Amino acid sequence: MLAVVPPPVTVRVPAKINLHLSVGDLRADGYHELATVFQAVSLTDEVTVAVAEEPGVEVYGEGQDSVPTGADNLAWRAVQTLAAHVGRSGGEAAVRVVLNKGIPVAGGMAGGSADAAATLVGLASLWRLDISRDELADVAAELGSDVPFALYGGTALGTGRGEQLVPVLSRHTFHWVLAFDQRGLSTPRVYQELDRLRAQGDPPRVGSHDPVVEALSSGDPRQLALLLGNDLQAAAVSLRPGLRRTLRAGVNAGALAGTVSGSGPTCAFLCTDAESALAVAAELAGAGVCRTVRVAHGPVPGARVVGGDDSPRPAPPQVHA
Ligand SMILES: C[C@@](CO)(OP(=O)(O)O)[C@H](O)COP(=O)(O)OP(=O)(O)OC[C@H]1O[C@@H](n2ccc(N)nc2=O)[C@H](O)[C@@H]1O
Ligand SMILES: Nc1ncnc2c1ncn2[C@@H]1O[C@H](COP(=O)(O)OP(=O)(O)O)[C@@H](O)[C@H]1O
Repeated sequence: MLAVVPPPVTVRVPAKINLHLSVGDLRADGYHELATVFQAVSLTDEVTVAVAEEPGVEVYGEGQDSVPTGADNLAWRAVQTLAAHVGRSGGEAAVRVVLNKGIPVAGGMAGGSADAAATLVGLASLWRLDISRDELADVAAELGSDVPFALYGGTALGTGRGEQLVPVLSRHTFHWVLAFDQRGLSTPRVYQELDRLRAQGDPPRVGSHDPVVEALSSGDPRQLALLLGNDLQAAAVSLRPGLRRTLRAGVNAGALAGTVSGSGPTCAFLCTDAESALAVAAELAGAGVCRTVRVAHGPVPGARVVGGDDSPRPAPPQVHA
């Protein structure tokens, strides 16, 4: 009897911006204790998974030449980790993963993590797994600190190393302009630079995330703009001093405020509305301070099958009071 080969599954997955990122102490396991407010935005990658005789990864789009296609690709690691988790091996786990990237590589927007999350969602559908999103989130956390958030999307508070999530109420849409830099920055390198700066002196730290959570529920971009903050920004700017000019140029172009996203070097500028974001993007594109600009809005949902069930995502597990 001929086996029926399931059709390929395509998953769309968002980038994230860290609206607020407070970095605590370096832990014994090499990670820093974090409290961060993530927002998923409408800048996406598309990931297609298909049963294939020649397993592997193909990469197209943004930064395609700087993404590994072998065992180091996070999407490939997601295939291996999920296959082991559900006990599939050999031909049963043979898939091809095609990445169409819109998220800048090593840009502080968690593109690799997004691809890993999308691969988990795609395989759950391709392999018809009876697996909840919370169980997928446990597998996701093994792959990287930012991977669980890409599954859920929306706006969430991340603690621990960033993988423990609680949803944050944010009913309003915020409008962003994103400035991509010429080259990426390595996340571990930026954390190391922060440790170095802290050993030398005491760079200012962002305060509590509580006011950010309040501003998100009020929906007022002017209130939120005053509160954007990132402890990694000083380290990213120390490694890439040109970012200072980019951050200034966005505000000069009419943004309410700008911040380095995560470990950078992408700068995210909050704007009053969609029209203002387009105007800021046009002016920033001509300022000669970045490789390219995009407009985006958030929050948007996490990884979901294209053309699939549109039902709302379950909320992340409640791990904090
Ligand atoms: C900085 C952030 C902010 O959201 O995002 P990006 O800028 O990378 O997108 C994250 O903390 C990045 O998360 P992610 O990129 O998943 O990192 P991981 O693969 O888990 O870790 C890569 C390395 O970053 C450092 N790391 C990561 C997370 C953390 N809480 N403390 C750390 O010190 C460690 O050196 C670790 O070995
Ligand atoms: N699917 C992937 N997409 C992008 N980068 C990947 C992927 N898999 C592995 N990588 C590696 O991970 C590094 C970090 O990538 P990325 O997740 O885009 O950035 P960031 O951690 O700054 O958000 C890249 O420099 C690349 O070498």
